[in-house]
Amino acid sequence: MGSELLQRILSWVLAVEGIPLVQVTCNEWQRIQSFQARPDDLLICTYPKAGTTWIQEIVDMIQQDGDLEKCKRAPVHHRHPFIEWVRPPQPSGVEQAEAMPSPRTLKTHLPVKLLPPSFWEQQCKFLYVARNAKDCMVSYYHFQRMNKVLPDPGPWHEYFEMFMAGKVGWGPWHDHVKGWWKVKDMHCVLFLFYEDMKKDLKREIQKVAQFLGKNLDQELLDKIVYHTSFDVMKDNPMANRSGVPRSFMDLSISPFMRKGTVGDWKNHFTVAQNERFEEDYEKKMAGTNLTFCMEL
Ligand SMILES: Nc1ncnc2c1ncn2[C@@H]1O[C@H](COP(=O)(O)O)[C@@H](OP(=O)(O)O)[C@H]1O
Ligand SMILES: O=[N+]([O-])c1ccc(OS(=O)(=O)O)cc1
Repeated sequence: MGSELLQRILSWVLAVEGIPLVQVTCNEWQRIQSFQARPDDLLICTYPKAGTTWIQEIVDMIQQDGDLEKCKRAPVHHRHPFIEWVRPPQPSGVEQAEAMPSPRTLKTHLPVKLLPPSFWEQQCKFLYVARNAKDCMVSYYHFQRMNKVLPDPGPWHEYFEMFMAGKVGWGPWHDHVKGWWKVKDMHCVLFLFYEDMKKDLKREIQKVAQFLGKNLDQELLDKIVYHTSFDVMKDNPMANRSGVPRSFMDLSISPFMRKGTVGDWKNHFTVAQNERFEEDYEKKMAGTNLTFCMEL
């Protein structure tokens, strides 16, 4: 292994149970673990790049009864505290959540095994969005290219190896989706797929509304479908990260709202990489009935 690659892996710090997390998050780990959830919290849970921003905008539109002005009160990544996020001197995700009146909607990328226990104890609602591994990998690669606080992903072929080995932030994709899939019937979890949202956004929004106990009429439903389509969100400064300093995200390298499609992996994976990926995937996903759509 080249020393540069080793350096990139080491810039993630190994946190609890081998899950790489950024160093500042590790430094605050005790505080994050002892986070006090409230029974009426809704927690949006995703593996990075699975469509977090998309589901956040949908949830907010439903909660604000489609009032666009209310949804513009802050950039989407500031509306819902990101519980394991630490970026001094800004208040941490935990601090933001603590200061928030109930009912709260929060966000996390944590795998099941690292979730602060109070979320289970308080029997909160969890909204999980899963996206196929190959598109997550591609999206994550471009995100790390433009995100200046995360390690440089290096060339694609090296990133491909790191992702397969789970040496990326928040750890292996496989364990993440399998973990949340396993708990979904024991807790109050709505488990959605990015690919289903691409196929039939209206139907998936209805599922979310029902989960949140809201009844949407056709007009409101159509409004939310329109407002949360990729093209509209790409032009929405409250969703597209255009207000984020360039020193944090350099959108000229790769936009946050990049492609928003299913199957972009085909433009990145070589035939040999795809074969290796499939072989490894089959082993890691054996024994689960969780299946993903890799193209539409
Ligand atoms: N309304 C929307 N429709 C489809 N994809 C969306 C979307 N909003 C965001 N995305 C995509 O979701 C990914 C970001 O995920 P997250 O919010 O979890 O970081 C990006 O994927 P791509 O990089 O494949 O385009 C982004 O384009
Ligand atoms: O994957 N990350 O490292 C990551 C994901 C989301 C994130 O939050 S965002 O709102 O800045 O996209 C920051 C870092």
